[in-house]
Amino acid sequence: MIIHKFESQQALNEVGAGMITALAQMNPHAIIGLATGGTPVGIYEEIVKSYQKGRVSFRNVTTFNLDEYVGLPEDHPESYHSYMRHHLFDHIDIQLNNTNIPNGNASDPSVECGQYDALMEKMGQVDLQILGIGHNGHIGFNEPASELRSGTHLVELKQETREANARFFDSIDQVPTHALTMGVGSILKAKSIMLVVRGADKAKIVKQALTGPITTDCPASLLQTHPHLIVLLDNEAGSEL
Ligand SMILES: O=P(O)(O)OC[C@H]1O[C@](O)(CO)[C@@H](O)[C@@H]1O
Repeated sequence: MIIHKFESQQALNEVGAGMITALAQMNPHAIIGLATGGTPVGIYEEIVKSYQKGRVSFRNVTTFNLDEYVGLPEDHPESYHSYMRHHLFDHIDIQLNNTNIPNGNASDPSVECGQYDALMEKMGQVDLQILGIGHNGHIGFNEPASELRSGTHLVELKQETREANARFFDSIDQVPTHALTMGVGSILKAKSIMLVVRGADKAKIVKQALTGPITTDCPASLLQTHPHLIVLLDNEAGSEL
């Protein structure tokens, strides 16, 4: 694993965005795994800047998002469909039919999850998967549990995850209780993984995930098994390493 620590958010954003734009420059048909939440926003902003300067095109890039809430209309401002359009897709030349996000309103979630996995399988290996981490060690919406699922599946969100994400909603009651998420197996299949973590409040879980025991109680600890893991931390998130 390669760990980079950054003094400033700007430096972290530029390096993170640089890795993604370099991939699209080297391989215009790259497959990129995308994350949501607060963590990648600054990276997406830098990607948009590079695109606007004419340095990179995403015209033939394919994307797969990690997860989506169940039951939020696709155009709800806090759905991950809206998030991706707002922060990235509406500002670059990616073709929307090359972007993939689980459908959290599917009438049969298990059929939807199976189709998502089948499409990932058909398209081939994700070249670079971007990841954040929850305070409890979740990746995607794979919550700590006695066992983890490999493929895309329906999850019940932990109360702590709903509380953490309540900052994006008017109240916690509005945070969905369930989500569809890629499984840990799908995440680990990516050729490379870029884990991004910011803030002192995540220093402890970063240390546990990257140096503690590999356990389903901390899903991010399974990242230690990946041969190409790049970790981008601000100084605060990396303070215990
Ligand atoms: O970046 P945030 O908002 O701290 O969230 C961390 C992680 O939690 C999720 O938002 C899911 O709760 C992930 O998508 C994200 O990687």
